[in-house]
Amino acid sequence: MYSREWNEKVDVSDADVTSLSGSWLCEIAEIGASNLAIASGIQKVIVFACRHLRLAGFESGDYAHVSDVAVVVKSQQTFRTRTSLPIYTLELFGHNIYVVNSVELVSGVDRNAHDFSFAPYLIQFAARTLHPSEDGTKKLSENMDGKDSDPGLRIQTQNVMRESMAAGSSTLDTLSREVLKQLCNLVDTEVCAIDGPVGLFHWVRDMITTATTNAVYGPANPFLRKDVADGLWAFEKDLGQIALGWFPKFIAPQGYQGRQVLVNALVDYFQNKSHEDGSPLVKARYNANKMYNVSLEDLARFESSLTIALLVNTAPATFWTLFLVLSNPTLVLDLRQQLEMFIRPSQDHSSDESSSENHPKIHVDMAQVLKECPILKSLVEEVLRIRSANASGRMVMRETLLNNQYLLRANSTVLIPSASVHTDASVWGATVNQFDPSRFIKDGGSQMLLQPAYAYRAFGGGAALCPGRFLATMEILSILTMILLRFDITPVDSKGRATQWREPKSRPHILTSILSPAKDVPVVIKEREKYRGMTWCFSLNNEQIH
Ligand code: HEM
Repeated sequence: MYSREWNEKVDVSDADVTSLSGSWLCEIAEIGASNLAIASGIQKVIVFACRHLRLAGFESGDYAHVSDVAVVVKSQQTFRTRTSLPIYTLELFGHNIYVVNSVELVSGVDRNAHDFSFAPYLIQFAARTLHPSEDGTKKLSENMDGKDSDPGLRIQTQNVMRESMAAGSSTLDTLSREVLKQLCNLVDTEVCAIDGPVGLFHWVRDMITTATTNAVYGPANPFLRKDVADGLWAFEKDLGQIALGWFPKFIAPQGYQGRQVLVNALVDYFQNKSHEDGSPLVKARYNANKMYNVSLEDLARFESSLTIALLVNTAPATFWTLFLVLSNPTLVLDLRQQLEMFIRPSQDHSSDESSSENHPKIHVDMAQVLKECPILKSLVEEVLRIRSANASGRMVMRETLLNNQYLLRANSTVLIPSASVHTDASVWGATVNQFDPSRFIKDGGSQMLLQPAYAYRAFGGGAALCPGRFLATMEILSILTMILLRFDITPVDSKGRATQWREPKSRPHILTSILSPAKDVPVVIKEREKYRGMTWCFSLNNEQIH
């Protein structure tokens, strides 16, 4: 075995700023140009006049955490192409950030959750964005290495999340059915009533917010209040600035205020014991917090992280899925043909007598669609492959030799940018840069090379792999199916006239994995002529939803 101190530095100052649009691609260049300086210790830097960091929401004079600044490497696909290094070091004022590109090294990080830990990230995220009490942060930080017999609040909550959201679990089934039911109701009551242009992203985002939170929080869902739902999205928008921890009240007033509205509403929710009528997920999380005597205020703050996790990636992921499908007429035609094979006359005549209109009822079994229509799941996986902009962050807990080759220093940061792994032609084949909806169908005929699971990073990996991936995928697929079967959606210009689909740029965001569009896409939504006047029922796992 050979080992060596590995500290290869890459000159980042020549990254091609001009050819990189909109997102986070180019900021490395600016960091390389030393527009930052140390403000306090090695962990914090002060941002001077840095054009690209300003684009990302930082202002000149802001304090930024090194790991925040490092997130600028999130979408550094062009940079990887230039360097084609399996791993490289960005040295920021004495703090090493190891950016991992090669799939073999990614697997090495994933397999060693002990030395490359997600826990410090999670705690830092909670402390700086949710702002719990000192006692709350202390409770979260217990059992850092996971070796104590008592798991502690953080690990207990993670266990509860994994159990509640596990594939095939009764709790996930219950939640999925409830989400589908809520989506069906919203489509019937609100989407069918839409008259005139709407913004595709905001429309999808609102629908997902209402359906998901109704399913999770039950009849007393706090997000039915407009100020609470708006507060959540204002908080999400300003998360990056709030995470700086530098007078968030003044540098991010809307997000700061939004968080307060959100936390207050959740305090009321738990104080009124409304969670007792909520989903198994919310009850299990509540019990985990109670087990560790978490105060009501901290409980509400921790809970607001669930609402962030539930919505902030699923909403843009659904938007991009719809956008990429609807803007491709051949794909729409093909998918509709496949989906229509699952339409059956409904056996349920229960509402016929009471219904004044007596509409014909048709039924779609979503469980059957998901099982027998592999293109749909493959399509969503492909959307996430090409849109994913996360950089899984891990802290190096002790000096560690990665894959018996690279010596990584203790207290350094490891970042795995998904964009990098997702654009590696040696993994994905010659079509790596194409959007290929059938890429993930087994024997789907695409030229995909056999890729190891480590190469797919849309939901992260290793011990921190996203527990919400099954729910999110089901939600995106259900919305896509309902929309394709029931509606024609066409883009319009600002005067409401038909126009071409134009792909919007993404809005940079320091924490979300799937970026939202910077500008919305105005569309008109019309019920398809073919099915006008029909009543639709969707079911999941043999249970009729509607
Ligand atoms: C398309 C939708 C989603 C995407 C793209 C996504 C992506 C991710 C990513 C990239 C991570 C970090 C993993 C890592 O660092 O290796 C993560 C973690 C996480 N996600 Fe998701 N996510 C989505 C939906 C959801 C949903 C619906 C939930 C709801 C419960 C959720 C809950 C979480 C949680 C709790 C974690 C932290 C895991 C831990 O503590 O170990 N996510 N997600």
